[in-house]
Amino acid sequence: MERTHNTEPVVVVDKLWSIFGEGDKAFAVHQDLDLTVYRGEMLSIVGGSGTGKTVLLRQILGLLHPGKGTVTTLGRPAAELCQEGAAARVGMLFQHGALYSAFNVLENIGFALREQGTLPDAMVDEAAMIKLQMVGLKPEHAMRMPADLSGGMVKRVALARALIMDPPLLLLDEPTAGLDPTSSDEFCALLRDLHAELGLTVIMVTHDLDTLFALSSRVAVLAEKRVLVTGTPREVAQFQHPFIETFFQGERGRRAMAPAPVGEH
Ligand SMILES: Nc1ncnc2c1ncn2[C@@H]1O[C@H](COP(=O)(O)OP(=O)(O)OP(=O)(O)O)[C@@H](O)[C@H]1O
Repeated sequence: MERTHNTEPVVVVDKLWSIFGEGDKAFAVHQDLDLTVYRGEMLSIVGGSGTGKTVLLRQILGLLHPGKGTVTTLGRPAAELCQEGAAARVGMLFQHGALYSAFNVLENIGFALREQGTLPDAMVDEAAMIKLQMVGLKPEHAMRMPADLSGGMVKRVALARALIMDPPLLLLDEPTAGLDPTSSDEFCALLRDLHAELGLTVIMVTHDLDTLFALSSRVAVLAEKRVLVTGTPREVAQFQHPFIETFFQGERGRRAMAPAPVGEH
C-alpha cells in the first residue's frame, strides 16, 4: 500500500516512560516506548485495555510529563504546548469530551478562541459558524443546547471545537465510540474528508475495527508497555502476538479486512 505521509516528523516519542504513583507504589505504564508520527498521516493506536493509549495521547498533548525519555510535538517538548495554549497547535477530541451543557453549540465551538481574548465576540461567532458548517451541521443548529443534540451531532460539535484554532495536529480518543453504525460511518467519512481538505496529521485511539480500516494509513500496536509493531492495518494484522490475533482475526476483524463488494468504497 502506498504511504500517504511524507517524512517530516510531527510527533517523536523517544524512550518514553510514563510512571504513576510514588515510592513502593510506583508503576510504569510505558517503558522505553518509541513512536514517530509523520506529517499527513492518520495513525491509529490500538492495544488492550489499560495498555496506556489514552496516557500516550495525553503525553503527546503535554498534559502528562515523561518519567524518563522525551516527547516532541510539532518540534518542541510537548510540555511547552500546554504553557502556550495547546488548542492553537493541537486539536483534541476526548473520549468522554462532553460539551459545556450551559453553552449553546456556537458558544461551545468558539470557546477556546473566546478564552484567548484576542478577537471581538462577533468574529469569534463568525469563525465558529464556519467550523459548524465544516463538520456538516447547519446554521439553524447554532443556538441548540447540547442536551438537544443526537450523539452524532455532539461528536461533530466537539470536532468543530477541536478545530476552532486551525491546529495542524488532531488527536482523537475513540472518535466513534457510542455511535450507531450509520452515524459511525458518517463520522468516519467526515474525518476522512477533513483530513484531506485541511492537510491534517491525525492520531487516534480506537477499538473499532471498521473505524481503523476506514481511516488509518498506519497502525501502532501498544503491548508490553511499548509500541510492539507499526505498519498498515493489513501488515500489522499478520504480526504474531496474542493481542493482535484476538483483535484482528476474530469474526469482526475478518469482516473488516474482507474486500469491499464491487461498487462500494
Ligand atoms: N492519572 C492517573 N493516575 C494513576 N494511574 C493512571 C492515571 N491515568 C492513567 N492511569 C493508569 O494507566 C493505565 C493506562 O491507562 P489508559 O487510560 O491510558 O489505558 P487505555 O489503553 O487507554 O485503556 P482503555 O482501552 O481501557 O481506555 C491504567 O492502568 C490506568 O489506571
